[in-house]
Amino acid sequence: MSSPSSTLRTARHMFGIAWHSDRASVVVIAALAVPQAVAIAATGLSQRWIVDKAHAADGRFVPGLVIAVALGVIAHTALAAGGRTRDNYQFDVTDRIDLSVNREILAAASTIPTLGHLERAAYLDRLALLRRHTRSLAGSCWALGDTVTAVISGSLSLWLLVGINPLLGILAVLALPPLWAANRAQRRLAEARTATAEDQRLEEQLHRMCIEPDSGKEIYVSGAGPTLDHMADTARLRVVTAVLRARVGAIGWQLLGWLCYAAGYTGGLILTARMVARGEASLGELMLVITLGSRLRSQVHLTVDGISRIADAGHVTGHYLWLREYAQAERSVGTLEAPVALEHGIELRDVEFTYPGAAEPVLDGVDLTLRAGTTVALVGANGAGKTTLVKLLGGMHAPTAGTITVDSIPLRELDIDAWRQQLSGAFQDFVKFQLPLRHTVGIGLLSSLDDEAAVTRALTEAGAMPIVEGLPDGLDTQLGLLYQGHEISHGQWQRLALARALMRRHPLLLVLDEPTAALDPIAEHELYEVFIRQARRERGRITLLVSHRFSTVRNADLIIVLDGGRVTEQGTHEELMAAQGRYAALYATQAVAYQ
Ligand SMILES: Nc1ncnc2c1ncn2[C@@H]1O[C@H](COP(=O)(O)OP(=O)(O)OP(=O)(O)O)[C@@H](O)[C@H]1O
Repeated sequence: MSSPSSTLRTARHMFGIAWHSDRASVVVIAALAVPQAVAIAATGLSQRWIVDKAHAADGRFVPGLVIAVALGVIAHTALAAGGRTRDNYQFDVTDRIDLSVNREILAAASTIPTLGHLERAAYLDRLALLRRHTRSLAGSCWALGDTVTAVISGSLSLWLLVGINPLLGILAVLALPPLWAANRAQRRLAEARTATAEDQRLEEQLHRMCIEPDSGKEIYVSGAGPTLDHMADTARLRVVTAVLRARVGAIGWQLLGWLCYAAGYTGGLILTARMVARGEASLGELMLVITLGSRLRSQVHLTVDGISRIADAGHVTGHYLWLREYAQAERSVGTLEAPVALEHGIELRDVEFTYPGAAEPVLDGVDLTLRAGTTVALVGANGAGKTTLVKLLGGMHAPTAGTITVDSIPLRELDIDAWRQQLSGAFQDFVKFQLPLRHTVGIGLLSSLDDEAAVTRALTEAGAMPIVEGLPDGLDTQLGLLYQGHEISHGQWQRLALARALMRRHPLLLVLDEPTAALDPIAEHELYEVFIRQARRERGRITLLVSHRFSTVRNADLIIVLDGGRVTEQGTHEELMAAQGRYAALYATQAVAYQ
C-alpha cells in the first residue's frame, strides 16, 4: 500500500492522461458532477415543500407548489440522466487511460536494461498484479472526484437534517463504522491478492502450458495433463479460498457497520415523528428526514465506494511507482558511445556474479581476454555459467564484483542502448515470431525490416534459403498456426532465428549461444565453420560460440572451459589437447561417440 500523497500523485498523473486524450469529455464529466452534488438535497427540499405547501394550500392553487414540483423534476432528472451520462463518459475515458497506463507499464518493463524484473518471482508477482489491476489505477482520478461529489452531497443532506434537529447529526457519526469496515475490507482483500499472487501466476501458466502447441505436445505424450490441471486447480483454489475468506470477513464487519447506521436512522425517524406530534416540526420536515435519512445511507455508500476505489488504486499505485522507480534506478548510468569496431577486445577481470537472492556466486574469479577479430568458444557442462557470462557481456546483469571492459572502457560506462545496438545474438531458447517470414527475420534489425536484400543475405548466411524456397509465398509466407499460417519444423524455426541474429551486418560481439541445438551435428559444424571464417575476415568483432559439441568449436581461436563458474582451462584446441586436461578427456569421449 502506498502513502496517500503518492496515491494523489498517481491520480493527478491519470487525470493528466485523461486531459490530454479527451478534454471535452473531461469537462463534461466535471460539469455533470456539480448538479449531482446538489441533486439529492434538492430532491429532499422539493418533497418537504410539496408536502408543506399542499398542506397549507388546503385545496387552493399555490404558485410555490409549482416551483417545488419543478425543483423536484429538475433534481430527479439531474440525478438519473446526468448520472448515467457521466458514467458512460467516465467508462470511455477510463478505457483510454487504461490503454495508456498499459503502454507505460510495457515501455517501462521492456526498457529496463537488466533482467532482474523478469527473473525474480517477487518482481514477477508485482508486475502480474499491476497488469491485472490497471483499471483501478486508471479510475483513480474519477474515484477522487466521485468521493468529493459524494462528500458534498452528503454534507448538504446533513446540514438540512441538523437544521430540523441537531441530534440528527449523529447519523453522520454512525456513518463512520461502515466507512471503517469498507477500508478494512479493502486492505484485507489486497493482502489476500498479494499473498496469492504467485499461485495466480502458477495457475495461469499451467493452464496456458496445457493449450500451447509446444508444451501441449510433451504434456500429451507424458499424460501429465490431468496432473497439471489438478495442480492448477489446487493453486486456483488457494487463491479463491484466500480471497473468499477476506471477502466473508469483510462482509461481517460491513454488516455490523450498516446495522449501527440502520439503528440511528430508525431513531431519527422516531425523534422527528415525536416532534411533529408536539408541533415542533412540520409534516414536510418529517418527509425530508425520511428521504434524506435513507439517501444519506447511499451517499455514505458512495463515499465509502470512492474511498475503497482510492484505497484499491493506492495499493496498485505501490506496484506502479515501484516499477517506475525500479526502471529509473536500473537505467544505465553509462553515457559513452560504443566503439564502431573493436581495436583490442573485451577483458574480464576477476568477475564475480551472484543472481539476486542466490546464496552462491554463479561466476567466480573469471579472468578472460577476448581479442578483437577472433572466435571464442565457451564450453562446459550444464549449469557451468556459460549463458550467465553471455548475459553479463550483453549488459543484462552487472557483475557483482570485478570489471568488464570494452577496448579499455568499463562496460558500465557505455550507453547500454548504444552497446546493445552493436550486439547480435542467437540463443537456444529462441522465439518463434509468427509473422510473415520476411519480418520473422527482419525484426533482427528494425531499420532493415523491409529490406529484402538484407533479409535474403541473412537467410543465405544462416543456410535458410531452402526453407524460403519450399514455402508457397516465399518471403511473404505467414508463419505459424496462430494466424492460419504455414507451420515449419523446430529446426527450421531455429535457422530463421539464426538468420535474424545475422541481420546486423557488423556487430562488435556476435553471440551464438547454442542456437543450433535443433540442427544435426554436421549442419551445426558447417554453420560454425562459416562463422569462424567470417569472424577472421572482420577484424573489429568478436564471435562468441557456446556449444556442447566439442567437435564444432575445435577451430575456434580460443576455447574456454567453464566449470562451476570458474575458468578451468583456456587455449586453442591443440594446446588444450596437449594439456591432457578435462577438455581433452571430454573431446576424446565425444569423438569416440561420433565415430
Ligand atoms: N535467472 C536466474 N536466477 C538465479 N539463478 C540462475 C538464473 N539463471 C541461471 N541460474 C543459475 O546459474 C547457474 C548457471 O546457469 P547458466 O544458464 O549460466 O548455465 P549454462 O552453462 O549456460 O548451462 P546450460 O549448458 O544448461 O545452458 C545455474 O546452475 C543456475 O543455478
